[in-house]
Amino acid sequence: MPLLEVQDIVIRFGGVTAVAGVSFEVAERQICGLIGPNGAGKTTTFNCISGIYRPNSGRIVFAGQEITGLPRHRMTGLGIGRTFQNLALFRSMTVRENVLAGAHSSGRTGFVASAFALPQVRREAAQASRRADELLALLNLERVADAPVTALPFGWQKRVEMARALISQPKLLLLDEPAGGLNHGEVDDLAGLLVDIRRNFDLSILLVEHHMSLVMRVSDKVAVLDFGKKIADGTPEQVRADPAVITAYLGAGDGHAHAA
Ligand SMILES: Nc1ncnc2c1ncn2[C@@H]1O[C@H](COP(=O)(O)OP(=O)(O)OP(=O)(O)O)[C@@H](O)[C@H]1O
Repeated sequence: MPLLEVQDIVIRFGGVTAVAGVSFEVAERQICGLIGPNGAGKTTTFNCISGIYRPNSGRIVFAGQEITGLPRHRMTGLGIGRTFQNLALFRSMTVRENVLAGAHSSGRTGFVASAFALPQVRREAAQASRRADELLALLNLERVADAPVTALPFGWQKRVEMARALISQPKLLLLDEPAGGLNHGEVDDLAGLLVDIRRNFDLSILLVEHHMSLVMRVSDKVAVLDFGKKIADGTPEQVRADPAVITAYLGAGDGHAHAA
């Protein structure tokens, strides 16, 4: 059974059909790239999976359960974590506090238990703290753990966001342009990190990304969108050689063609 099934979703904004019947699957422990020229519908599809938009039609099934149209605050509890293209960190907090903030939405104890600091709450807090330490180490953020997050370079802030998503132990991690704004060396590090994350956390990753060499390097499979439709779906080698993909990128004339 696939972990994520996107079945024929359609998303319209007024007169614009941003996504016109897209289907694809992400298997357990798979890294799936979602690519396409500008305006192809990648972010809209992504926002639908993470509960920001509700599709006009079609279904989204996660771990066998239909999640179509569920609000985004339910997604973390179900096992879907995400990062944002333009970062959504708490700017007044330290790196560690930002990572721990991701754990709060996944705690099992309720409001009353928290208010009275019951033992279970203390246990959860201790667990979250241990997980934060592990993540800070894995993502090479130990030395800056107590620094204000805004003092970090952009590439590092992206890793903080990834740690915040991982602390809730998602089964599916949605990454929106994680390589955006990174330099060459940082993109190389990111490629290694994504593979490490999949191995260490036993999860699947859906990656929306313009950085073609990164996508082709880390993905087990790639789905390609163009004008709101899926035009190809397969291994990086299959997709790279697909005439429809080559035409879509050459036709787009947006500078990404060289990388396809
Ligand atoms: N909120 C919105 N209101 C109206 N139209 C929108 C909205 N969001 C997206 N669109 C339109 O839907 C289409 C798909 O946009 P989307 O952002 O999903 O593409 P994309 O593949 O992520 O592009 P990019 O790579 O440039 O981020 C575009 O034509 C876009 O202008």
